[in-house]
Amino acid sequence: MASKVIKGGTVVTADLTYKADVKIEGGKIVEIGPNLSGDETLDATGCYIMPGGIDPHTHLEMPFMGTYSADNFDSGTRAALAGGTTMVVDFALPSPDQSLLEALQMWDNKSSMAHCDYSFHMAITWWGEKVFNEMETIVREKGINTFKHFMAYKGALMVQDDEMYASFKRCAELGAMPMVHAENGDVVADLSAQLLAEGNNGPEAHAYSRPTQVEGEATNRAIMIADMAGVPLYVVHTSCEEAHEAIRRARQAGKRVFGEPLIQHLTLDESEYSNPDWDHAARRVMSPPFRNKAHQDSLWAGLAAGSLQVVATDHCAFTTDQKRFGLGDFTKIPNGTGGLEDRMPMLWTYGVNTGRITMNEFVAVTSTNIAKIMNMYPKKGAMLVGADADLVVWDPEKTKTISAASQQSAIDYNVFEGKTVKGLPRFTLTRGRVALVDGEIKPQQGHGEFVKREPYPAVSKALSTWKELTAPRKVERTGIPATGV
Ligand SMILES: NC(=O)NCCC(=O)O
Ligand SMILES: [Zn+2]
Ligand SMILES: [Zn+2]
Repeated sequence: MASKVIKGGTVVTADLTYKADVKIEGGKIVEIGPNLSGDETLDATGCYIMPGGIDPHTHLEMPFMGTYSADNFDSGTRAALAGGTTMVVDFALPSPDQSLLEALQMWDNKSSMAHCDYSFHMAITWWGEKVFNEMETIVREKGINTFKHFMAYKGALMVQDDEMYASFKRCAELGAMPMVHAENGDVVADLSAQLLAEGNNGPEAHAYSRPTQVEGEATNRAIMIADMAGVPLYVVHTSCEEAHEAIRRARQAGKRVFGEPLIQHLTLDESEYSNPDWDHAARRVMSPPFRNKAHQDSLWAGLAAGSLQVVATDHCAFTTDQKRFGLGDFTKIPNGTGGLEDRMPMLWTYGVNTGRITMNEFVAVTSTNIAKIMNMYPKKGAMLVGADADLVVWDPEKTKTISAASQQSAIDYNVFEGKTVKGLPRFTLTRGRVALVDGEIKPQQGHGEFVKREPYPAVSKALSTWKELTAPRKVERTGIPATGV
């Protein structure tokens, strides 16, 4: 079997930085140390050798708001590799009343084009006995251990509290973890109707309809419901201090809650919606919307402090033509933005280069923490012998100006257009295969494999043990007063 050695670089992991070569054979890391040799050499002089990025939140070719997100598993995973991301976790989304297994089959079909490895979360978009039963098959046979619940998108994907509680309890039984899109969908629907009635129909009204309180309230509600059900909880796209505060408070109280800021919320702010160009503002419509600088500071602080653990993209890209479905009515603008190609360079530029986070924290929040939280460590997210050789050789001196003209994504713009990044991949390797050399992508459709993720034995056991210990118990009394006369 032919081997490769990445030579002359500095290994950077979530907790260590040291000079070493990395040898790869059969798609795995087989040796890490000084003076290694192999059949092929990749020069990492001046570079950092890191676990490849994992994006835990993408929507590729997703049916949503009357259309499909424009990037599929071909363009989406090419974009990932171009930016140093070597794995994506996408959401299988059953339509109302659709079987979970049927939805999964649809996502299996779409993902056969993937250039890098991938896994799925399953969304709970409705509730019933069939869903309850199929969840077991999804976890025990299909290797999916995370279930997403939308608390917003009323009349479409939104689930009610009783459904969420039932589903969370089912997750507890199965050793799975629920995830939430935390926004109060009832309030959003009401505010949207009010704004439209007042003639506020532009893209900026999307942001007005989703103030930070709707996210803070829903985050706190989901945390409390998860605590009552005895499950850990993963909160997607945490965008504001109110939501971060709820997560921080829960973690300080010993609850197993994880928060996921997006690169968009960390680096772009609400002033984008005041742009006089309708297309500019509409292209940035996503939920939750971009916030102000104070909220951005809170998210950055959370990453450094460990109260937020992960940086994702929620990559859900729509073309300008698709965004124009909402001309005259902001509620019809498909929600979502891209970011797969830019997450790692943007986070390095605005996080590591500014001193907001360290290189090791960069690896933690883009890869290792995600692999651990999603229960696929150390196959993924690890610089260890035996781990998959999903690696990025990162050149901290390499720069480029982000432009839609040169991106892999299929859409006609980029929300980071014009931003100059410093820190880019020299090589990206997916299970040992070199998929990017100095900005040039070497695609191989179908190379990507599905990564099975087992239930969470440790966290589930801890939470169910505690639940059992603290369960309400009937008090057995001896001196019961006689009833009646
Ligand atoms: N975030 C967003 O606006 N679109 C993607 C779907 C979701 O995650 O809510
Ligand atoms: Zn969402
Ligand atoms: Zn999403």
